Amino acid sequence: MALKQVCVTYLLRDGAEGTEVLLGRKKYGLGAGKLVGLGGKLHAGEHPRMAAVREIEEESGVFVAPGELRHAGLLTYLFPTRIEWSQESWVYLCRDWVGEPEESVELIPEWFLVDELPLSQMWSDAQYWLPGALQGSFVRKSFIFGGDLETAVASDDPDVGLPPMPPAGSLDSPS
Ligand SMILES: COc1nc(N)nc2c1ncn2[C@H]1C[C@H](O)[C@@H](COP(=O)(O)OP(=O)(O)OP(=O)(O)O)O1
Repeated sequence: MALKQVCVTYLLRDGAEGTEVLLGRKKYGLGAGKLVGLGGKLHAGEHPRMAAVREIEEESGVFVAPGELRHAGLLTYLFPTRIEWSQESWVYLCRDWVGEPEESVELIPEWFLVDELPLSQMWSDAQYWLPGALQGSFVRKSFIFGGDLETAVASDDPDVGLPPMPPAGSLDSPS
């Protein structure tokens, strides 16, 4: 099964108390109420980097040149109880843009210190990779979400402390 492709970008800036990251409170749809990075689904045939440029503008009103995006990771999310939610997420970081982030139809933007991420208000996988990614480590991990469609319950990376992924193929729908 080809996974749905999505992108997410974290804008970073230097604040008085340290590096800050822009998150947005999702106003509706999947993940409503959560704090998320700027992003969304790739359009058909769209390069993930160009999708990130488009989503940043749609969700925050700021303009980013494609070359200012640093590819920081690729994440796989599997939802065995809601297969259509499964997705592959291209992660970018950006330190240079034009404009001031503003509230959009989808998100209410807010800056947070990278050292004080509001992880309890984010998708549950964030705790396992986002702090490292924001510090500059490239992240390539897979997560399985449980029946609550909220909680990451397994990962292919033993270092995150979750149970291992089941064997390849065992999550496929019966034919
Ligand atoms: C840690 O961050 C995230 N973890 C997980 N597991 N999923 C995330 C995270 N941040 C965003 N997401 C998901 C949620 C959605 O599947 C997509 C984004 O969806 P959205 O509906 O905002 O996508 P758009 O393309 O903007 O939607 P429309 O095309 O319907 O406007 O990423």
